[in-house]
Amino acid sequence: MLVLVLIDNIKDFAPIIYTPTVGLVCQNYSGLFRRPRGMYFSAKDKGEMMSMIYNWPAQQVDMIVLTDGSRILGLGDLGVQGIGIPIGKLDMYVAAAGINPQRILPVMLDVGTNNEKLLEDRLYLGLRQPRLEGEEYLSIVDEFMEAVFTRWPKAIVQFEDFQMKWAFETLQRYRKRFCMFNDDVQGTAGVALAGLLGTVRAQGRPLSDFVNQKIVVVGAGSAGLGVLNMAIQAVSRMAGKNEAAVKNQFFLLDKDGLITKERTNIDPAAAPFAKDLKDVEGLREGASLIEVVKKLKPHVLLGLSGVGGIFNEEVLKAMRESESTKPAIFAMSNPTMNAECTAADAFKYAGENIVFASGSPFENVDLGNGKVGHVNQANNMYLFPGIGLGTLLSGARIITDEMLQAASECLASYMTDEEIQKGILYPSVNNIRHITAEVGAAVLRAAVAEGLAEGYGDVGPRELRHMSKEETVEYITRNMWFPVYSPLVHEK
Ligand SMILES: NC(=O)C1=CN([C@@H]2O[C@H](COP(=O)(O)OP(=O)(O)OC[C@H]3O[C@@H](n4cnc5c(N)ncnc54)[C@H](O)[C@@H]3O)[C@@H](O)[C@H]2O)C=CC1
Ligand SMILES: CC(=O)C(=O)O
Ligand SMILES: [Mg+2]
Repeated sequence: MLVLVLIDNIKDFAPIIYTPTVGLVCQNYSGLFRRPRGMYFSAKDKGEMMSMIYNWPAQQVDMIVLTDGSRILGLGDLGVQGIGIPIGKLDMYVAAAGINPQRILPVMLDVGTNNEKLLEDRLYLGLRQPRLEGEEYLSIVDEFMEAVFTRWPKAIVQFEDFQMKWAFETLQRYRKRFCMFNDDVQGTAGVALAGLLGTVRAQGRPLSDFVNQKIVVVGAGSAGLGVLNMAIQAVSRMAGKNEAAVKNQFFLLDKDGLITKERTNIDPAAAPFAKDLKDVEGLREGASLIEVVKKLKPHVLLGLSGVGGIFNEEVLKAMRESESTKPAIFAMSNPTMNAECTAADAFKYAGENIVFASGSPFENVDLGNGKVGHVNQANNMYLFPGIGLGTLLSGARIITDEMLQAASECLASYMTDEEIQKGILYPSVNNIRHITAEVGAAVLRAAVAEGLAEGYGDVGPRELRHMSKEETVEYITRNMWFPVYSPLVHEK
């Protein structure tokens, strides 16, 4: 019965099973623990993972969400307590994508924690040792992946909330071998790109004007770099130029300020986005956020820093000078406390004319005179369920950039011009099953177009190839699991 309540009231329950409450649950998990949910593989289980996987009671597993707990939302290393995130994400898979709850599997890879407070907490449930590093770490993830795909060759593994170095390393290591994706890098990027394209439309400009938007990304981690990569790919396609030639409009900051080529010890993942000082006249290496905003007057300020409140009054007021007729503020960090600003502050200081989006939900803002400042939730929940479901029902063995791009484009085109004019960039969470069906169909059709769709169950690749767009959406919807409960009292 619970699942039906969840599906029917997803807008009310998403903030509980998902961000922000799931963050609080993870922070207090060891103290709240009653019973295990999902599977835990510890560094001590090395050599045993295959038999452990074969001992999981379900015959078939379709969707796995895997974490090592090293970067849980914006809350840092929560070790084994991060299991709340795979559980919450999979609850969303059941509610939004209709994945059968008996075929989901939340997984924690417990390779230790570097969180001193947890190591000293007598209730802490995980391994009391520093995190494994290097080859030792990778050998654990390798063993897990081999075991999963040996037993369930058609499963999909979503990597979630891994610290940046492992997010990128594992994505490169596995994406051509296994059916997997990294939600923070790839799911977030697709949702952000759809929102960025929406802000172009909100200014009453054609989509092709995306190539002229000045976009400042604050946070050079797995999510921020994922967004930049995908946005640059999109601009490169639109402008018909190579990626190196279209980076000028993007500016990247991390905890040490504006990233330029003058930076010493630059992270290799951020290096491709470092600015030449001659291209940012008047700015210096490490320029602060306020300096950057005042100088550049960007169209978009997008935060994926994990730092609550860094879009402060001064920064938001500086956005009033934006070159855009409708400046966009995306405070995408989670949970609510870690959002770069609140919705109320954004409308108060940056002006009523802005487009606003946040990673965790805020109420719409009453601007007086009957006017409403619309709050969008720019969260990867709009895409990951459809990416997982579309891939599953296509039978593809890998998840390609083209499939992810199709997901993002589908979300971007979901909204009408009328909605976009009102500053509404994403659909209501209440429509999440419908959105997921559309996104899933887009992903499936992209897999078909690439010749990767091997079919699912009785539906072979030929049938998938011959489905129209509408038939694909119908096929996806038909395959969504839905709870049907036997009545406890039979009517006479
Ligand atoms: N809305 C959504 O769908 C998603 C939101 N997120 C959120 O994004 C945040 C970051 O996630 P990751 O990129 O994976 O983390 P990360 O730890 O890989 O990266 C954080 C980045 O922020 C930078 N940073 C820290 N303090 C800063 C400051 N004061 N000014 C500017 N930059 C600063 C760091 O230098 C680093 O580059 C988290 O809060 C997470 O919850 C992540 C994925 C999806
Ligand atoms: C939404 C999400 O995946 C994150 O904040 O990490
Ligand atoms: Mg995440």
